[in-house]
Amino acid sequence: MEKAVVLDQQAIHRALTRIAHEIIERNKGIDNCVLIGIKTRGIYVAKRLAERIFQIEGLHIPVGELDITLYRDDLTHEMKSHDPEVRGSDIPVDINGKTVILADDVLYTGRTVRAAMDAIMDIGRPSHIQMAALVDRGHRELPIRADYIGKNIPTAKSERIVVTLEEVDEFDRISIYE
Ligand SMILES: O=P(O)(O)OC[C@H]1O[C@H](OP(=O)(O)OP(=O)(O)O)[C@H](O)[C@@H]1O
Ligand SMILES: O=c1cc[nH]c(=O)[nH]1
Repeated sequence: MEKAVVLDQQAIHRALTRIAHEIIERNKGIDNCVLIGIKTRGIYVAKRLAERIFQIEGLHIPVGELDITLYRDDLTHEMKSHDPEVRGSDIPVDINGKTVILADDVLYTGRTVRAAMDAIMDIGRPSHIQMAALVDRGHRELPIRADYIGKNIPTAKSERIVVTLEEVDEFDRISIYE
């Protein structure tokens, strides 16, 4: 059951614009940076951040994709979220020596980000890896944190954050379900 809408379209827009500014500020520009979105909705978070950065700085930041899922489709959702693996990647540039900025919609246990970092390390040796999440709902199971957060939303473990984005779901909204 939907308990509350936590970010509407305008709030999502504002959060992404703020994160774009923070990325530029933290990295003193975006010269050495690559944005990599984590499937599914993280890809659109990354693309939107790249658009905002272009609007702010007039510069193109390369955008790549990681497809993180579980190879064994017979596992339940509960088990799936506990051992994600990388199925595919599309990284358009050499990431050696670069600052890789991972982007996802929700940061929860941190296991997806762990799998993403493993995949990145297999591909090359970035100088830094940073993380941008539209929502941080807490309950980390690994020592992982986001550098850029759209909104911290304290949750119970039994709740679920549902992110809908126009590109996939036809409208922008972030809700909490119980
Ligand atoms: O920090 P974690 O516990 O790993 O959870 C976060 C991940 O969970 C969600 O993906 P989901 O498995 O729902 O797939 P989807 O993005 O394709 O909907 C979300 O998009 C993050 O990628
Ligand atoms: O609440 C959650 C947890 C993981 N991934 C989501 O998209 N929502």
